Amino acid sequence: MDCRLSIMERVHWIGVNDRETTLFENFWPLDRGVCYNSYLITDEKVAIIDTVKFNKTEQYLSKVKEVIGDRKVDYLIVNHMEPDHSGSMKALVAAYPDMQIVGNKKTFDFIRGFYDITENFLEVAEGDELDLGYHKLKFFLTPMIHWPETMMTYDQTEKILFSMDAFGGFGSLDGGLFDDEVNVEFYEDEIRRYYSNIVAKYSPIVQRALGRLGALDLNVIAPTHGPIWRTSPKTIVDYYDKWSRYEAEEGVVIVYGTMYGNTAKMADYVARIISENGVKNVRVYDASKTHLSYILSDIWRFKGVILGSCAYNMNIFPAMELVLSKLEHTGLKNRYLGVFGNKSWSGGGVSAIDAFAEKVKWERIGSSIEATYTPKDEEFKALVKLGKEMAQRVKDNPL
Ligand SMILES: Cc1cc2nc3c(=O)[nH]c(=O)nc-3n(C[C@H](O)[C@H](O)[C@H](O)COP(=O)(O)O)c2cc1C
Repeated sequence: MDCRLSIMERVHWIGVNDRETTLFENFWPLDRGVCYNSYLITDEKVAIIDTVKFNKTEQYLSKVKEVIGDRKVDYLIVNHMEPDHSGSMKALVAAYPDMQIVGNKKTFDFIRGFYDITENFLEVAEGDELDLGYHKLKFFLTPMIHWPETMMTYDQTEKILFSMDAFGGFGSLDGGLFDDEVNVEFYEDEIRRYYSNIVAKYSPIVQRALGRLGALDLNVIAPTHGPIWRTSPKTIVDYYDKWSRYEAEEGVVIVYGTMYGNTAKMADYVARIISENGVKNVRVYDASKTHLSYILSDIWRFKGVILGSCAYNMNIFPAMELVLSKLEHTGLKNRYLGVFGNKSWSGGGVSAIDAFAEKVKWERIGSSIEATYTPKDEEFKALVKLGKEMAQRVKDNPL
């Protein structure tokens, strides 16, 4: 969208869509694009909140100009310094050299370090206010959601929370900008994928921040990615609350690593048993094929997880190693875990998943099942037991 869009009379969306970048942070797939939201308030003073990635600077500057004409920008408020939001800062400073840059103590280290900008800093601390005329802004420091300098800006006049990456998601804004203009179900998937891929590790900090922000009267939540929540800000707060408490729905995700299909055969077999036992949400993923991004998102969604691997040079299969290391890193809790795999001599895959289980302390369902060469009756019987027990547990304990 290149059109000018107002959120309210003096508050404008000057964000951009990016459908060219294939991988977010050069790792997470952007099959459905992404948007970088930036906001402009035209009051007695003109303020911009966050900028956009460097690949969109030209389009971005022309949007600013389109809204303010010959006026100057008085303040650039920097909620977050990740380059997808600060990448046009240098160009904005060049266009508006007298503009003051508003951030907290930590923000300025990043600005100096990334962009060699050293002046016109206006430092704010927790609870400080900035008067634009009609709009009275207040700052909340939210370090480690998900960088050290992250903060949020609350417009006390219109009750808008400019929340930077918190409450954001993948997906470009395809015409609709607001929650009431889009199919929220589509964005729920993209927001959960973003949460599980980018924010998840900081879930305890998200919980603390939600506690503090809970006291605010909110008409609008305006994040730096994804839709703007003006009709039901509670929806996005509830998503973040649920995910940061590790709550999950009834369902089972089965992820496996295989070279020659024996482990895959076990995965399909246990999936069928779970399905026969009444669980409708069963997702089976080959870790070599489906990007970790989508696997994480589903594991964040569903209560049951079954992990399988063949042995590979006395270790786990590499694609599964990545799944385990990222899961451990995010600190996800409260899942049921089943383990299976395949070997021909020493093993290595199943024992690596067992070691992972010890660390994450998810509740184990049954014992690990490891076939040799190909799965035989004994392993199929054990998979029936695992499938039945897993189905029962996830049905007994939804959300
Ligand atoms: C490159 C390679 C390395 C392997 N390393 C081991 C190993 O260290 N220990 C073991 O017991 N089996 C090892 N195997 C054998 C496989 O794990 C075994 O054949 C298993 O059944 C393969 O399962 P899959 O059909 O799901 O790929 C290796 C196989 C290959 C091709």
